[in-house]
Amino acid sequence: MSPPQFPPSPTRAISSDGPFRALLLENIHPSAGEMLAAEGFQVERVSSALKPDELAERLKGVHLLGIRSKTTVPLAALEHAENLLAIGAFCIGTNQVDLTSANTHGIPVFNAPFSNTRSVAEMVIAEVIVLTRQLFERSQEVHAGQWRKVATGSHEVRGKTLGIIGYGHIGSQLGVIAEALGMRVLYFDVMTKLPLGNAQPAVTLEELLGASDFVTLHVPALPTTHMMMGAEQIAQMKKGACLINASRGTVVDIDALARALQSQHLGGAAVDVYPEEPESNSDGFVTALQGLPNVVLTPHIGGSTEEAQASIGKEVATSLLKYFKAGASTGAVNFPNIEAPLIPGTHRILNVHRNIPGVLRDINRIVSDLNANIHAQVLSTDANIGYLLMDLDQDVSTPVCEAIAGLETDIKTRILS
Ligand SMILES: NC(=O)c1ccc[n+]([C@@H]2O[C@H](COP(=O)([O-])OP(=O)(O)OC[C@H]3O[C@@H](n4cnc5c(N)ncnc54)[C@H](O)[C@@H]3O)[C@@H](O)[C@H]2O)c1
Ligand SMILES: O=C(O)CC[C@@H](O)C(=O)O
Repeated sequence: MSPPQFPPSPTRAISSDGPFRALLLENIHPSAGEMLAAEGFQVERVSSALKPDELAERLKGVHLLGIRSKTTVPLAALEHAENLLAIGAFCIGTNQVDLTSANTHGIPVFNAPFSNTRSVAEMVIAEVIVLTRQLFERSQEVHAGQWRKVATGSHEVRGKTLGIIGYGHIGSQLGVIAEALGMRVLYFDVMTKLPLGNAQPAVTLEELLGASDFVTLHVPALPTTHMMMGAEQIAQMKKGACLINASRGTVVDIDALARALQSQHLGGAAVDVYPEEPESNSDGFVTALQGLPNVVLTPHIGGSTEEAQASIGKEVATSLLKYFKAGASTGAVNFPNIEAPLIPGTHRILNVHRNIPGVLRDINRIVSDLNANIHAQVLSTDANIGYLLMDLDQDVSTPVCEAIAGLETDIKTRILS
């Protein structure tokens, strides 16, 4: 593993004078822009994702960045984003961001862990029924003027087994709805999870694959989930079973899935996510699954409902504003989580520093040398960084902030006045 990349030090304190700028990509719901604008942000909205080079260019002078799943945020985009305070991923997945580099550059990443959970679960339930009743085939035939009234290969879902891989927020919500339809629910997770309703844990992935009529994936994109459904795992599924993937495109070997559908080992599939996805709605798209029978292909819309998007917009904008206005990092996925009430009559200094011995001593020496009184001091650390929140008398806060920003260990410092 390569060593963490820190920005060059010492840095300068980020100005507490506006104007503050927010860049919102990928058609983030207007509710987010409205909330940021109401707090004085100049909000720039872009309907598509940006490529890393263009992102790096557009991030200059930007304080808050909002993305969804299509914008990759690599180290190169963060290196020159000197004013960038935080990133909001207006979705659940955060694998598109180089979380370690964001951490070492003092940039917390916030997401919306539950706002589209229900939308994904409802879509998957719909797909289970659509696949087992071959509704797309029948519909296409009638659209084409054919009347093929058949029952062969068409089944009720009642009494069938739904195998859920990844029994987290989405997987467990899905299990509850599936049981209401009379399905038997089996799940496999690497963590021990509380089974909801009558759901049963499978001891191994193989056990789940061999026992399920429908297998649905709800795991994050991780090195350990990369291609976890390859040719071998697909072969372990029951003949005629259906595979559903609304998690991440890296989790299923699409070519192996296409082969299993062509050979009729699998009876159908529904796929919402792909190893490579277009950056905007105007781009074309090609996958080996196109044209195969009983295959539902959707353009990564599992979480795309008006309810979910409005809720995500508000949730992530709220997190970004709480971080901007009070330094609250609760919920950040890559950052020490701290939060403390603002103390009237004081100024708050927020400092991110390299987590090496002696930093707090150096900071407290600066405070002591300037004869400042500390009203509150909260520190939390992780392997790479320390995140310090400190409330001081107003008359000394600016020189303290500037002196801290000048330390060799400083990553990012600002003052809330
Ligand atoms: N299609 C969409 O529009 C859409 C919408 C929302 C989320 N997602 C994707 O769905 C994923 C799951 O969302 P969630 O909110 O349920 O996440 P979650 O973190 O609540 O649940 C994920 C579960 O997967 C389990 N897991 C991790 N590695 C595993 C492995 N190797 N085998 C089995 N289980 C494993 C975890 O222990 C956890 O319980 C997200 O990470 C995101 O990538 C897609
Ligand atoms: O809205 C998106 O782009 C991503 C939705 C989904 O994959 C998520 O991670 O929440």
